[in-house]
Amino acid sequence: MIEIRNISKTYDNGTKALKDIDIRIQDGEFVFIMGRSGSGKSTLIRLLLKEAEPSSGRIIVNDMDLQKMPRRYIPKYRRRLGVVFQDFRLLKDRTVFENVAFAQRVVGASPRKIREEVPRMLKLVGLSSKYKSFPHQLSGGEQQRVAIARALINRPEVLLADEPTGNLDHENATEIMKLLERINALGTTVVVVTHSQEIVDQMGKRVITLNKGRLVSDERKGGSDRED
Ligand SMILES: Nc1ncnc2c1ncn2[C@@H]1O[C@H](COP(=O)(O)OP(=O)(O)OP(=O)(O)O)[C@@H](O)[C@H]1O
Repeated sequence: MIEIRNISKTYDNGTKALKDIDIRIQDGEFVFIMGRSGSGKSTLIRLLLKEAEPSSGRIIVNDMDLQKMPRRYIPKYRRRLGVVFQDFRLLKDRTVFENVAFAQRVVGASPRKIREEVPRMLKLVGLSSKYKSFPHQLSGGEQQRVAIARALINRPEVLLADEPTGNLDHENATEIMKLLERINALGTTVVVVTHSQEIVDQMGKRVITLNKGRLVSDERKGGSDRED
């Protein structure tokens, strides 16, 4: 579970990016975080990744209080979260296979495990036939699929996606959303930042809306698995 308790974040220059935010996300939920540019969405993601510190409040992820977490534990903590970004952030000089395998090598996975699991993950994201391709040989949608495969290869409990469809056309964006939905159905908690009303409307999930750093609504569009 992710508990964001009374979080405020004021940057050093005085910008109040988040004000008194309370959010609770249960294991296995699919949640959108919506809001206009500058509403604080990326700040929230940075706080969850412990790339920035809140000015006040607490964040607890799976019983770990991020404010009390020893510095040396941060890399290990971050590996429990898969992250994808708008700009894919793939290694340009590595193949699709190598991009995904790299994330496993970093955590010391055996070559055998990599040989087994990378193809399985590429199948899940629908890219089995492209494993030898380089990023520049792929469409934007395909590149985002590689990024998703890489984010998931070490089996994180939570997938954080910051504007994952921001660089994609409508068709590709819809395909990526369907993929995230399938990943969620397999048990991963999925948190998607977007400013696309269209995507949010078409998905029928819980939507948390921020405006100028404040949480202005938290509602489920369709569906019924919300607990509180
Ligand atoms: N490092 C920083 N230092 C100072 N102010 C910042 C910093 N990062 C973000 N801000 C400010 O905090 C506010 C929230 O920014 P944030 O990036 O979280 O918004 P966002 O909703 O993700 O926007 P976008 O959709 O454009 O990415 C904005 O006013 C922004 O200018």
